[in-house]
Amino acid sequence: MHVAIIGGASTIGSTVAYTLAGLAPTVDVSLVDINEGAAWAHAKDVSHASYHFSNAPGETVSGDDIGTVQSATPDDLADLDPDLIVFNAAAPQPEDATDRGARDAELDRNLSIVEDVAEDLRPLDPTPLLVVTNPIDRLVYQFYSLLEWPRRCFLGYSLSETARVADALGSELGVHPNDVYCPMMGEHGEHVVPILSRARVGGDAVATDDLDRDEIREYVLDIPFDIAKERGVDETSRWVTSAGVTRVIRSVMAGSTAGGDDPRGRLGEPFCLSTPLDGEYGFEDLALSVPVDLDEGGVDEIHEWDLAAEEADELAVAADAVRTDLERIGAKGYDS
Ligand SMILES: NC(=O)C1=CN([C@@H]2O[C@H](COP(=O)(O)OP(=O)(O)OC[C@H]3O[C@@H](n4cnc5c(N)ncnc54)[C@H](O)[C@@H]3O)[C@@H](O)[C@H]2O)C=CC1
Ligand SMILES: O=C([O-])CC(=O)C(=O)O
Repeated sequence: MHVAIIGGASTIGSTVAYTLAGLAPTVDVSLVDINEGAAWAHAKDVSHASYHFSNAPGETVSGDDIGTVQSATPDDLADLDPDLIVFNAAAPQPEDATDRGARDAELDRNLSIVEDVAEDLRPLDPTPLLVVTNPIDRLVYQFYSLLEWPRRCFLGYSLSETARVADALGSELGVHPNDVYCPMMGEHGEHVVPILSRARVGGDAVATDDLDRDEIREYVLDIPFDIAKERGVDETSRWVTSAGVTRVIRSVMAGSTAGGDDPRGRLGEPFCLSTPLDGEYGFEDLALSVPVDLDEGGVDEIHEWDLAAEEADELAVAADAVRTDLERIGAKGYDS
């Protein structure tokens, strides 16, 4: 598989490349960035890191099976012919962008980059595109509108919330967070919707009556910004994000390989990504995080779960928030 990371010299993009070199060493990676020097430097450094990954005790992938790590410019995209694209390019963040409004504030700054990159991508055949740049739900829909590829190509990365809610629930329930499953639907932002009705520990349903839904959501919403306040805006949640993006890429690979690993991973449950909706959950002309299965074309299936009443209500509020912004920017289908 060949993954092109647009914004590959970024904090997140370069960390995704490093994580892939360790956990998915057969993947070829192209770091595509307007900052050619930084993309080249990250590609060299990560390819040297790959030497140690592949020669550590227990490793079996060697020689020609090891993926390449190279740098490229946006003009090279058509020739690269990637199997999957990660979009991580962004305008620089102001130094004080460490509060919960920071994702929304990126919309106007990043729209023109999306337009430029959509032009760069236009010559390509439809390819799965995983949008990491904020605010993901609006930008996923904007890419979908501009490129007019099948909607199954469009994915928005919101999986860090699943690790954060597992942290909160694990503490609450006295279990290891890595054994907790709690899907997170809705917006990647203020209107995230914890689906506590489907929470599981080790495969067993969780009794949720005693859980404080608002407190859990507040933790999930605050923690990335508590981290950014300590580390600075240049160091967003790079570790969880790169691990989650790598998990999505590995799920696409597994879902594309007959008889291969379970694309849902150890817990065997679907996870949620943002994707354009066309009637699912009663919404259309917008993107929200919903439970998906993945294959080489992107979304293989969107699961339509029966939600608890408060979860369905919160999802409608999330849809309203995204719709309001799409109207404001005059996205396709919202032209006045
Ligand atoms: N969805 C999620 O869970 C997360 C999303 N993010 C978002 O990811 C985005 C990137 O964050 P960082 O990695 O900190 O960014 P960064 O500021 O480190 O890097 C942005 C990169 O984009 C490049 N770039 C700008 N315009 C470009 C273009 N037209 N073509 C190619 N490259 C271009 C720049 O040269 C730079 O290397 C932000 O929007 C951030 O909010 C960050 C963490 C988690
Ligand atoms: O807002 C940010 O900088 C990072 C982000 O989306 C996350 O970590 O969930």
